Amino acid sequence: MKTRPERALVTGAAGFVGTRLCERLTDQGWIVAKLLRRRPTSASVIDPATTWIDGEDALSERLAAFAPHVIFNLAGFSQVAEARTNPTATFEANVAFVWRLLAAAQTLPQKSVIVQASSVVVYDPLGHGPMSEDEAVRPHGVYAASKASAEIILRSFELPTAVARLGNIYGPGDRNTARLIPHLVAQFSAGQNAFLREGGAQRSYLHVEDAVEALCALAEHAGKAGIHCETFNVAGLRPYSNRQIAEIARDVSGRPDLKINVETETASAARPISIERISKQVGWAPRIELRDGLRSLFNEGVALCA
Ligand SMILES: Cc1cn([C@H]2C[C@H](O)[C@@H](COP(=O)(O)OP(=O)(O)O[C@H]3O[C@H](C)C(=O)[C@H](O)[C@H]3O)O2)c(=O)[nH]c1=O
Repeated sequence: MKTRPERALVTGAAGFVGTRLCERLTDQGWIVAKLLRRRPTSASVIDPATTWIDGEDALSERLAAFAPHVIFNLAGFSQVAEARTNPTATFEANVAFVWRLLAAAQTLPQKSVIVQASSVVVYDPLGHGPMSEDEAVRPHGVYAASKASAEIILRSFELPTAVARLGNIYGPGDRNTARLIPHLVAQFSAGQNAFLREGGAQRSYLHVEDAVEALCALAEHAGKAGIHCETFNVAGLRPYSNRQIAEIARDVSGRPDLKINVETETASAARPISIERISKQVGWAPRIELRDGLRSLFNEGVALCA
C-alpha cells in the first residue's frame, strides 16, 4: 500500500469489472469515487461524497473538487448485441461520454491519468495471425466502432492515457447470462443443457482478477513521465472455441451427462491476442488458468441463475 492514499474515479463502477476494480482499489488504500449511469435502487449504498450519478452534477466541478490521480473509464455499453439494438445510446455512452469526460479532465490543474476500457473487437476478426497493437484497427459493427471511436478521441487529447483492449472477461459477479460463460454456469449449475449459437467462434478469456490487476498496472505505467496515449492488449493466453469453453465448463461442473446444443458450427480462424507489449513494458501477465477460473465459479456456488 502507498503511504499517501491516491484518489481514483471509476466510471461504470456498478458494472461487473467496475465493482471488482473498486473493491481492489479500496483494499489497497485508494480513495475511490464512483460514477454511475443511474441511481441504484437501494438509497443506502449512495455516499454523496464519493458516488456521483452521471447527468446530475457538472462533471468538471466534481472532478476539480475530487482531483483524481487516476480516472478509470469503464462506463458504457459492453455487450455487442445490446449495442447493435441501441446504437444511439451506445454512441452517447461509449463515444460522446468519453469526449465529455476528457474535456472536463483537461481543465484540471493536476492532470489525471486516464485508463480506458476498450476491447479487442476493434481488430478485424477476419484478419490473420495474432492481434497485435501495431495492426490497423478494422472494427466490424456498432459496438466495435464505438470502441474504436473512443480510442481516436483518447489519442486526440493531451492526457497521460493507457488504453486497455480487453478480451472476454469472466469471473464471479458476472450475472449477465447474455454472455457465454455466465450462460454456461447458470445452465450447468441448474442441471440444464447449454446452447451455443456458434460452436466454432474463438475467444481469449481472462479472469476478472487478472483484468483488474492489468488495469491497475496500466494506471501506474501511464503515470510515468512523458507518456501520452499508449494501447495495450489485455487478454488470456490463447483462444478457445465456444464449444471448447462449454466442454471445459461442463467438465468442471461435475455434470458430464448434460448436453451442449450447437446451432451452427462454422470453423472460424483462431486469432490469438498478443500480450507481448503489456508483458514487456508493464510486466503484467495473466495468472489464473481458464480451467481453474471456471472451476472456482462452480465451487464457490456462484448462483448466476438466482
Ligand atoms: C450468451 C451466448 C453466447 N454465445 C456465443 C456468442 C459468441 O460467439 C460467444 C461469446 O459471446 P459473449 O456475448 O459472451 O461475448 P462477446 O460477444 O465476444 O463480447 C464480450 O467480449 C468482447 C471482447 C467485448 O468487448 C464485450 O464487451 C464482451 O461482452 O458465445 C452462444 O453461443 N450462446 C450463448 O448463449
